[in-house]
Amino acid sequence: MDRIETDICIIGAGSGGLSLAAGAAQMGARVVLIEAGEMGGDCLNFGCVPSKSLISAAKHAHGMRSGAAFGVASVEPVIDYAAAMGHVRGAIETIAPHDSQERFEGLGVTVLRDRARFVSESEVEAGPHRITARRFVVATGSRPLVPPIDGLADVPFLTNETLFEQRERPEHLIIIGGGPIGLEMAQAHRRLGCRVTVIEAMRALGREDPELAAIALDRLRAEGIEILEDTKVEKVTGSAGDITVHSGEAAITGTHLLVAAGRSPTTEGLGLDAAGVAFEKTGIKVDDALRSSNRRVYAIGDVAGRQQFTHVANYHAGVIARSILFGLPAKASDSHIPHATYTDPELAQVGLTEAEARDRHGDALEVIRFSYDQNDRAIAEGRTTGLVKVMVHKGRPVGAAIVGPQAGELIGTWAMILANGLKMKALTNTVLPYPTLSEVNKRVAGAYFSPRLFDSPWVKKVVGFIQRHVP
Ligand SMILES: Cc1cc2nc3c(=O)[nH]c(=O)nc-3n(C[C@H](O)[C@H](O)[C@H](O)COP(=O)(O)OP(=O)(O)OC[C@H]3O[C@@H](n4cnc5c(N)ncnc54)[C@H](O)[C@@H]3O)c2cc1C
Ligand SMILES: NC(=O)c1ccc[n+]([C@@H]2O[C@H](COP(=O)([O-])OP(=O)(O)OC[C@H]3O[C@@H](n4cnc5c(N)ncnc54)[C@H](O)[C@@H]3O)[C@@H](O)[C@H]2O)c1
Repeated sequence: MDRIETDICIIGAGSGGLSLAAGAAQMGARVVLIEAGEMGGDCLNFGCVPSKSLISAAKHAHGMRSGAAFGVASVEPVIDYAAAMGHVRGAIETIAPHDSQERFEGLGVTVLRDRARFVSESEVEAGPHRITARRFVVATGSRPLVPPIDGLADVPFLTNETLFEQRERPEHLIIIGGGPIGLEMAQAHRRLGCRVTVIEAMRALGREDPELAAIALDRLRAEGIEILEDTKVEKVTGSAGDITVHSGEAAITGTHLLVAAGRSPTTEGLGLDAAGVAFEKTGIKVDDALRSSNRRVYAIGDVAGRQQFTHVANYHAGVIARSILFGLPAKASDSHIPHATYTDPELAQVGLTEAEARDRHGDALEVIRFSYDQNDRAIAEGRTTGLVKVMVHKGRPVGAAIVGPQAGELIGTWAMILANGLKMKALTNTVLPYPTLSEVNKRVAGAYFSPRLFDSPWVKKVVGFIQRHVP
């Protein structure tokens, strides 16, 4: 067995592992990075990149169907599903060099393409290698959670790991799960000409603000997606091309089945017990510094059992880099982390939801809303379905939520305000180009200050005094 001694040994070359490896190697640490599957992990190969690429293909199809309002005849597009998936593959291949073994070796990282497992509290084995390191970082991500549904194992079903290999367009796609994966893929497939039924055990988009989620769900239903809520799939029967899902008395038959029922952290086969690393169903147990029960071992990204997003995995990498490389204290916080769901309209959120903010601040909370239908750019583009909602406590935003076009881009402003503890004033001080959608954010600040300025007897008195007495 070949022995390697290093400063940092990272297991998993996905979003989190790659960020840390690149940063640490370039700052002079010896880094071993171990990957059992594809470099780039879920985000590049089976997650963000393919899903957003397919959404983009579907947007073109939708645009062709909806030109009439602009004087451009609406036409039913001819869809080549395999070619749409070709675009997906092309996007992955364009980004892949950035995450590749060659690039990381060029940065000085030792990349091992093997499955890793701990054999003791301070050693990892990967293929023919035994690695000892000052610090280990588990960045093994998550896998699709396949619920224990009667009969599911006996029928062919898709997950995010196989969906993007499909080349034949599903006639009728049934999706178990109305979370972000389920609904992003539901809309993409509907727009690409499939019949789509989503079956959700509880509330679709259940983690989003219900007022905003309802606006998105209305649009999805209006596009012809059937979304059944409070409907738990209990049994699946059939065979390829003819699959029936059962819930109580109800039965729905389709040609393909996509399971998008949540994620399961990848802790299996890692030898965590041998390493003395405690874990549970939701992931490796870590403290705020992302350190596990074994002080040599950190966990970041999806496997750390917190929010499961690429930008969170990257953020985690930055937090532990500070402590591993410089010995400085660093804690991961969730309170300023945004997320977005790329349906049309998009949904985005940062900080407290309205319900959480009301719990925390009671009557001292102000909730300010601004609708896209009062934004000139949204009107010019005929994209007026949307709402910004900001929770403000004593002049300081504590949460923001947006549904509407570009919500994922627009939430960035509020993410910056929350991350830096800025006040609403920061927005009124800012001049934005006209006409842009980003003015919706500034208009929220306007809506916050307007009553203070326009309904205040004091302001009226001061202005009146100056007009009468100052030459
Ligand atoms: C369909 C879909 C769409 C998504 N869209 C978005 C989005 O739009 N925006 C967003 O922010 N997030 C999105 N996500 C979530 C995002 O993909 C994950 O949060 C992110 O990839 C997590 O990064 P990670 O580094 O924790 O793990 P991963 O990127 O999953 O990487 C983990 C790596 O570890 C490797 N590995 C596992 N076990 C071992 C082992 N024992 N030895 C060696 N290697 C191992 C795996 O092969 C994998 O490559 C999406 C996810 C899915 C499924
Ligand atoms: N835009 C993005 O950033 C993005 C996109 C996709 C995924 N992701 C990440 O991936 C994670 C996983 O996404 P997801 O959509 O798979 O998970 P999710 O946990 O958000 O949603 C899964 C849904 O499936 C439902 N469900 C479970 N079992 C069921 C059953 N038997 N019958 C009917 N419904 C059932 C659950 O009630 C839940 O609402 C997200 O939470 C997010 O962190 C992010």
